[in-house]
Amino acid sequence: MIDKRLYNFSGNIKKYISITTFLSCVKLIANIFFYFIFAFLLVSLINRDFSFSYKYIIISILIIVLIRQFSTIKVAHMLGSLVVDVKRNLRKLIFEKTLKLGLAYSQLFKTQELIHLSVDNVEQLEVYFGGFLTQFFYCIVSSFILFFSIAYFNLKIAFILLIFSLAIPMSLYIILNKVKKIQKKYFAKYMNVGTLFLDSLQGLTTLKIYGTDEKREEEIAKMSEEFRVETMRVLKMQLLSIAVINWIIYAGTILAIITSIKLFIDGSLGLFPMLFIFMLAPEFFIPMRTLTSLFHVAMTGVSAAENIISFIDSPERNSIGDKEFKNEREFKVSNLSFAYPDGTQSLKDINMTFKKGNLTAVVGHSGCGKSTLVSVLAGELKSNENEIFVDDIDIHNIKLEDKIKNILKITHDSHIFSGTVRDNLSMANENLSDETMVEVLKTVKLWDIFSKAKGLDTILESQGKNLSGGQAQRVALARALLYDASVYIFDEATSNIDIESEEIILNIIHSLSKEKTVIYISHRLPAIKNADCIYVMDKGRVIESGKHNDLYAKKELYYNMYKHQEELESYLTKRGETNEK
Ligand SMILES: Nc1ncnc2c1ncn2[C@@H]1O[C@H](COP(=O)(O)OP(=O)(O)OP(=O)(O)O)[C@@H](O)[C@H]1O
Repeated sequence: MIDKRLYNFSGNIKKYISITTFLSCVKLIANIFFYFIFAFLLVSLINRDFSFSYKYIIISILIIVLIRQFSTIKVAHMLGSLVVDVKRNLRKLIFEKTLKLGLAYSQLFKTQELIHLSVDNVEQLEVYFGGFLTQFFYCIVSSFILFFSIAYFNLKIAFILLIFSLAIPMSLYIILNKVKKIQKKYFAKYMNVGTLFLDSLQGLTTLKIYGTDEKREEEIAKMSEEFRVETMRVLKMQLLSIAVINWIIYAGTILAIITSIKLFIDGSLGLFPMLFIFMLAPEFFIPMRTLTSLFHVAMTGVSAAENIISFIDSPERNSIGDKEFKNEREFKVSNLSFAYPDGTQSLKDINMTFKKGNLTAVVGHSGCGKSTLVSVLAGELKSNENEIFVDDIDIHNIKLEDKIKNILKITHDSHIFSGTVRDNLSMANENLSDETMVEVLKTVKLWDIFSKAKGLDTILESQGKNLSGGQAQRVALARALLYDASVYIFDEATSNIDIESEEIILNIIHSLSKEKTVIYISHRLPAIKNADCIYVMDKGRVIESGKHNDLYAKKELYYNMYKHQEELESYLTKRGETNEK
């Protein structure tokens, strides 16, 4: 019931638990005194003996009320602080872990999973820490306090109450495994329905276009139904255990009261102790009952915490080296192989050298492994030791922040954030002057457009929705140029854009390659004709390499691909001309 890992989520948890347990016990002792006074007053009333001091009774009751009030407020305050502390620590741990996973995080976990972990799952721990945990310790201590308070008058009744109250956690323990299994299923269904719903929402337009929205609706309805069934199962289990526990409580209280009456009739128990036991017997079960009512919600929290713990424990793929990323000569891969977790061997014994001051292109048919290669080079997918080198230093020995700073991947859908042009560019370097930004915007031929709007204060919508594809791509390029990385990897960076933008981008890439290491992945071979070196990939291997003229003259795969594309492009041009006529 108490997971040790959970216990470590707050640095001050021991302090919080000790103080709240202590204060709750103070409140309980105040209650016991109150019952004591009340029983005393009842006995006096029955005996018509009014010789006691009203003044002391009123003062005692006032003190008891004040103590109760103070303890209640203080406990609520402490638990509130504990919950805030735990949530903050957990979210910090998740955030730090995401950073440690580096660029690989997106390959390992879906964004929805991370949002779910850091928002819902963390929230679900509130009851565990804000109620269950402290109640658990309070239950143990309070049972002893109440046991001794009653044992002082009658040991037998005290034992009856203790045994019945201990039967409650024991019955909870017996159903614990079943509860855990049910909770696990419940969470799995919750995740499934959540993920499917979000995915459908994001792709709603596509679903509508293809007329598959109704089918998707049915799938969501089916999953929601499965989730409902699991939720009902959880609730059924909760109700069942609450019913069982209530029976234990009734049985214990009734047995204790009957025994007290019997002992009173026998003359072995006085009127005062009997009344006092009557009042205290239900109190015996209150902490356990509260614990039970928190049990199921708390166990939901424990299942949520298991997800968080397994995320925090997930293996980190970035080694933490201490060497600098210099790249004065070359960035290279040596006998690089890569297989996806499902066993697909996407890269086999790749050897490539990307020289500084050179433009190196990688081409090949769809599915030959180009994107996988890019992801491995950018650190998003795991590489083994002695496979990637920067000036002969194994990349695993280089500092993580240096790797991130120096290898920049630019894709055809690089993200444009909602905000001004300045916001988007200053992401690359926060110390940039306006002049530098304008200069780069001129290089990518965007300044003419933005200067007619609000210049650097022109508002861009998320994903560059108020720009053309080519313009959005040029904003991404401007940001990349300002970032000043050492290795630039352009992965199909000119896909789906107009010829004008493609030409501008290609020219910039060529000038960039004079001083940086530039790797250019493209399916359009004419675009890489002037590259210093071209690697041709097929089925995960490098099968040809060299300059355009040499590869063309060899008349192998590169030649065939080039010819094929030339024919296709001239056909499309001719068709366009015919259509215009
Ligand atoms: N996440 C993945 N899990 C399993 N196999 C994958 C995964 N991603 C890609 N593959 C497989 O790896 C191989 C190489 O894929 P990759 O995306 O690298 O090719 P590509 O050359 O970039 O293709 P394209 O030009 O169409 O983008 C393919 O057989 C593909 O099916």
